[in-house]
Amino acid sequence: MSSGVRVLGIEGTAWAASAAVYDSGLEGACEAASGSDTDARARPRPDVFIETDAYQPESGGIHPREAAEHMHNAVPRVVETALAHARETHDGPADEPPIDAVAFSRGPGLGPCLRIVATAARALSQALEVPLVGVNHMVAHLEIGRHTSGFDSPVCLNASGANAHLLAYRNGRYRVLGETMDTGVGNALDKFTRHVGWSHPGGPKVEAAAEAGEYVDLPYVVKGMDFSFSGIMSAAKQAYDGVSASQTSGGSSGERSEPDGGVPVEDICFSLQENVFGMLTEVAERALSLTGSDELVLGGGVGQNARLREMLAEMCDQRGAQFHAPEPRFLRDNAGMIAVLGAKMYAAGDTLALEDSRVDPDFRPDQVPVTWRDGGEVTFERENDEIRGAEALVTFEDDRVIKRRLPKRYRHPDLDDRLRRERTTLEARLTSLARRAGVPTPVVVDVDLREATLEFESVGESDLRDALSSDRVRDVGAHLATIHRAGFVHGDPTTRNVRVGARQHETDRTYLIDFGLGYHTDHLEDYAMDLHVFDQSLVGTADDPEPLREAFRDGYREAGEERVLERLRDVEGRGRYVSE
Ligand SMILES: C[C@@H](O)[C@H](NC(=O)OP(=O)(O)OC[C@H]1O[C@@H](n2cnc3c(N)ncnc32)[C@H](O)[C@@H]1O)C(=O)O
Ligand SMILES: [Fe+2]
Repeated sequence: MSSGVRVLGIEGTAWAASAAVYDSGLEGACEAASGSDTDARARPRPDVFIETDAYQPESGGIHPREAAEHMHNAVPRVVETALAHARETHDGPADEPPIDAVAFSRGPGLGPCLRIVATAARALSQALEVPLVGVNHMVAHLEIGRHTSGFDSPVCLNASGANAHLLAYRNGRYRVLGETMDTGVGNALDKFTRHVGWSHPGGPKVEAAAEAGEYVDLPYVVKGMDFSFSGIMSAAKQAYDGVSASQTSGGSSGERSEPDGGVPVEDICFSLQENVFGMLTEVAERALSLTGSDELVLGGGVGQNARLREMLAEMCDQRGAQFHAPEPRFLRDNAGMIAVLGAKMYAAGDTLALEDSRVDPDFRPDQVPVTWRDGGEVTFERENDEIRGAEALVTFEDDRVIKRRLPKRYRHPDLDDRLRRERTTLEARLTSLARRAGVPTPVVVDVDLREATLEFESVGESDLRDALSSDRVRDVGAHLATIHRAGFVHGDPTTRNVRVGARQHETDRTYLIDFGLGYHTDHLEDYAMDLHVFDQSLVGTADDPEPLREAFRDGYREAGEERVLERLRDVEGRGRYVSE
């Protein structure tokens, strides 16, 4: 009956001791079973059998030693169950192994847990004399969504316990377009629930409590396509504790707290969901806009949250993109995703020799050479920015440019109002500050905060992207140095966000526009990121970028600090973002 590839997968990076069997020959049966009615779609796909034994800490979060002990006991059991299933459903000759390969999660995860899983996988592969496949757990979280959606070239949002990032495939790798600057999204929620005294895992409890909550203000931090949870999490804890001005040394976070304690926990849970998932949805939209992709898939345990899925679906709907989230058993940690990706890797000949099968607790998704797919790349081109832009609608009237930040249906209305107002204010302010510091920018003619609308004088004759020259690029370097010295960054300096031309001036000028993602900062890293974004945009636009990149650095050096350029070299060494 089955003529496909059969792979047994083993997962055990942190809490889920899990084994699965994937049979690619049953995929047809699976489509027939899924039909078009929702009931049938809710049924699990018959091509993947999963057996999982979850580790449940008695108190606190995941203890690495206890987790390893759990793996030690549970992995052999779940593997045995999966193997029994493989034998029962095997219809080949009796002397043939019931599977074609053994796949295991090699990382990232807790070292002791990973080693137990790897040992079990090696033993099984030797006993059955079938190849071993080493799978990156994070890539598995996103490939399962591509597999179940059938999308060709989606942007992928991983929302798991220990991670949170956006990835897209290009040039043989999954590129990290944006990620958390501190903890993973699930861990952030779990830390809050620990503080409140709830048992692990906290994510589902936040979701349940949020049902009875109302919105209260909490921090919201998105920087380009990166985001951070530490500020919002400490604010949430303080709100819960009812920390008031008198209890902290001069702090003022107690304005909402009530006399008998803090803000009701339901309200905090509700607002945590609104802000944290709003941040993830916003960066996902930005990634769609940057890549020109109109497909989004979700992965990771936090993806089980209905509010997160609702926001992502709403955002995609509003911009005409397609959204897919796999069924919950494929979102939380599970060996099904390891078996499915394992099968693709096996079919591509991507197997491991025993001596190369060491685990890697810090295995990054962008380290994985993608052997199992070709074509279907995203372009990283900003096509139709005006129409499909992530944030604002831009229209032109005579010598005026009107920019309106549109309401986002996926966001809570209070948060939406606040963000549109804050960003409009900041863009107007930074545009003017840059001007005062000596950088050509458009004059801000009008600010309408209620409508989140800015009116600018139109500047330049064309985008720098269509009129690149060394002199102009050198100017941009000097302009960025000037605003950094003034204590802020542009946030999104691409060749599309620079206008060039003489216009009413006698000499050629280079204007910076679109300060919507800018912010005040004195961090070297932020300045270096600004340079990196522009540098990458040169690489993406110019036929011969090297002389331009040189000129850009020269321009920055003349007006700015050498140590920012040094930090830029560090950033480049990390090899993330859109670099080749
Ligand atoms: C490296 C690996 O071990 C790690 N896996 C992991 O963290 O398990 P995962 O199953 O992907 O995600 C678990 C997280 O998902 C959260 N979670 C589960 N159900 C949730 C829900 N309904 N709402 C919000 N969070 C939820 C849990 O609180 C927990 O933090 C990872 O992928 O980062
Ligand atoms: Fe995970």
